[in-house]
Amino acid sequence: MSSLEEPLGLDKLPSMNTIDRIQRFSSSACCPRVDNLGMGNFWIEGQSCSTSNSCNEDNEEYTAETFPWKRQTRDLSRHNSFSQNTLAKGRKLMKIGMVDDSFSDSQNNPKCHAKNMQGLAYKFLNGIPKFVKIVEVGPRDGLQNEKNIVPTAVKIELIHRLASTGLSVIEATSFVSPKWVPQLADAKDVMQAVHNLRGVRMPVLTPNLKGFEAAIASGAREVAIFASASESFSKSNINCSIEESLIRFRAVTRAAKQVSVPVRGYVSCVAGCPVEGPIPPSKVAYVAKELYDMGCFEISLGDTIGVGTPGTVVPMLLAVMAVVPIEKIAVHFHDTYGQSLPNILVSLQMGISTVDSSVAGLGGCPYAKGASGNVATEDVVYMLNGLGVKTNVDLAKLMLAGDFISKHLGRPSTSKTAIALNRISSDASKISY
Ligand SMILES: CC(C)(COP(=O)([O-])OP(=O)([O-])OC[C@H]1O[C@@H](n2cnc3c(N)ncnc32)[C@H](O)[C@@H]1OP(=O)([O-])[O-])[C@@H](O)C(=O)NCCC(=O)NCCSC(=O)C[C@@](C)(O)CC(=O)[O-]
Repeated sequence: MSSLEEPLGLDKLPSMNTIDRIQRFSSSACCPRVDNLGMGNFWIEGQSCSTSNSCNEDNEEYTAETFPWKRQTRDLSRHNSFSQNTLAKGRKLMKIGMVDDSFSDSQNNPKCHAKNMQGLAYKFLNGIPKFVKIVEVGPRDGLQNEKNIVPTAVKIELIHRLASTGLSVIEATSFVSPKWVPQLADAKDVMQAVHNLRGVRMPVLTPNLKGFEAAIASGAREVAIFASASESFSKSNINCSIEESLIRFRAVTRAAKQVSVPVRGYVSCVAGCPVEGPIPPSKVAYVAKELYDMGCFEISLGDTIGVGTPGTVVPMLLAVMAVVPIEKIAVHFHDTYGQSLPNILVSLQMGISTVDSSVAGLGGCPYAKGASGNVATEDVVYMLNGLGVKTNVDLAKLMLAGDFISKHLGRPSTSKTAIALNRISSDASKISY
């Protein structure tokens, strides 16, 4: 990664104004209320807690109160995951005035405030896993909604380019009915061309036994089944009720077990449905548990139309985490309302360590009107780099893959990171630091 591609690190404490803002946010977060005004406004009912930020509160209290579900922890005091490069850059930016460093100068009791700051940093970042597995869904979810048929050779080249970035999972295509999704009618050719790529797992979507058998015959070694938490969406997407779909998926998981093929399970419409509106978290949890119980090794929770906010995503995740182990849960956000990154951040804070995303923000579901692209993989990697979370994904190579497919589709990437870094790189010689 070149220095231009690095996000600003967290090696310095933020300014006092920032602390005030965080403390205010923290206080209200500790006094949750039920306020279900719609898909974007749902607060969790729970106990109110102290808003005090006294020096006597220690980090353990913060953790126990705020993240009772947390599995993995990281010791922020060691700064062990922020690269030296990022730290150095942060210091430089401080010097040239891009970061306000007035905090330490303006405090009467610097020791006390430093401890508060550590506590706050711990509170917000401690639950975040050290490593996040990114499941790249661009070649499947990203392309399935494209009106113009993308040539098979371009799909294959895209998968090769994505594989060169270090991504360990790339969803390659779907073995669905070509009448339903004409864009992926070449699933067999794509799979035959890429199934031998080394070091990358390449799951494919299989809605039924017919799809499963075709996938295995083409060389697939991992498949995904996709149920919905919304009855209406299940009908429009796979032409059957939720219960009927679970019967079909049980047949697929049984067949997969016989040939030792791992099966991933999707639940779509986890935050809302284009027809039914808000979906109760209990419904999502029910479908997730069914998929888990039938043998899915991972359950990906899809906000298919991108209506979720952290206010709706947190209660939904809590409901699923009550029935599926957290390490088996993945999140899959579409960015229709620009909520993907905040939703991913709260998911990470809750301990989730698998995130689906799509290069260049490609995507949308043909059977979910108004659904926009998935969260862009470039934006997810940039955020995770900034948080010091490892992904093993090379952002520069990822951007090249994004440029490749965007050029082919004849429109710019929707990744904010790709847009910003491409602009900066093209003007790099004018930047002095
Ligand atoms: C499920 C079906 C097949 C039911 O479709 P159907 O029409 O009810 O199926 P059928 O059993 O009546 O068969 C009709 C025809 O389809 C054929 N057929 C049957 N199965 C297959 C197959 N696997 N592959 C190829 N062909 C198939 C079958 O052989 C027959 O052919 P005909 O005799 O008419 O020539 C159809 O509705 C379908 O393919 N749906 C898939 C739609 C889709 O891919 N949607 C996008 C998925 S994205 C999503 O779900 C959300 C997610 C996962 O991304 C997460 C998120 O974003 O939140």
